[in-house]
Amino acid sequence: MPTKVYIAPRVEILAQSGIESIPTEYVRPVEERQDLGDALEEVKKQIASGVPQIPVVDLKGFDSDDHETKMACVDSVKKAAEEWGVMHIANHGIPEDLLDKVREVGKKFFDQPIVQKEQYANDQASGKIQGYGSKLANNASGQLEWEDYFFHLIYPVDKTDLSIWPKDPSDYIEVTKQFAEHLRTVVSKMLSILSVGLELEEGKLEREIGGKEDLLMQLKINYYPKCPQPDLALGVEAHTDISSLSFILHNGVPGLQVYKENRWITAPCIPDTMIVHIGDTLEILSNGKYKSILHRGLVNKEKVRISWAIFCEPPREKVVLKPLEELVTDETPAKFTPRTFQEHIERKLFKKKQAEEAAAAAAAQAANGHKPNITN
Ligand SMILES: O=C(O)CCC(=O)C(=O)O
Ligand SMILES: [Fe+2]
Repeated sequence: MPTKVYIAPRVEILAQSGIESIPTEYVRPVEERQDLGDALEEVKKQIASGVPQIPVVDLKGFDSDDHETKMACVDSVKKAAEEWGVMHIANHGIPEDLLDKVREVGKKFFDQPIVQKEQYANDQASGKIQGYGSKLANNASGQLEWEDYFFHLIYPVDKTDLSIWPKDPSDYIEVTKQFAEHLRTVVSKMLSILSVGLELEEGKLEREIGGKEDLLMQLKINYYPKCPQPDLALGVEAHTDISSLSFILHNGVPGLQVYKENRWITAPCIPDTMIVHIGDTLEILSNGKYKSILHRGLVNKEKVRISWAIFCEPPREKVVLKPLEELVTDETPAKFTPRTFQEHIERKLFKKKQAEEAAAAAAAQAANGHKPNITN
């Protein structure tokens, strides 16, 4: 008997097939369609409508010898982290030509024929999460996202597995290593600024999440093909990042949306900046002062979008995440129970599964002509 080979559905294949309507698994339910549309149009509408925009913060002041200049920088980052949980950072210190190379090698990898990329396919079922992949329909609703991706650990160097990094283009590894080194410095700087913003000692947050040795940086290159029905699909469904901090670099095509004050706000592309998210881990440590914001990725009809998301994470088991003692008082009691990063991930997956099962059951009952029984 021939062995059954499982072919993972690559969104790129679907996009290239010339279909005019997307398969039902990619069609988002009506409840998710608020402010959903073609990213290129949404961003134009957004700018015209005058809604508040994700703040832009300048990191340069933090290196100043002048105390006031330094504190002005801290205050702007603190305000953005408290009010938005996301910001564009300017003057981050990573050379622009290195970032261009990061964009170039990622694009070249994805420009290869799919068979070449399949050599790097991950295998989520067997726990091999690094590599080339697409979302599997493993949830109750069977919903899929309009993207393929490449995922791998980039820092610390001794924990990386270069054997699974792309060999083509030939400078992928060198460029990515250099990028990781530079970005690690920015991670420390952001954590210092955010520590000072909480009136803690500069090194506090970084130490709490693993320090130089144990803080991990994972890279996910999101590849969003053109989509014939961007008003029905999502590149990445709504979520908050589990990380401590996430950095996003992109190829100049908009797509990121964040949820604030009951509406989705589409992020414009601002040259020479990167986007930084506060993740769940810092929300917990800061006892909810810094926010981990709900966000999602839109797609569009005309342009392929690529984004490079770098997740900075604490080690899975080594540290217990809980609100820092200094921030817990009678007036501000702890808002989060202690948990390891691994436990946090499991709790979140469990909650998501429960919500999906409830939604699938309600949809099935509605399709059968019954009213969903909400007491169940
Ligand atoms: O592509 C983006 O801008 C967002 C991606 C994202 O949120 C993620 O990968 O967690
Ligand atoms: Fe995210």
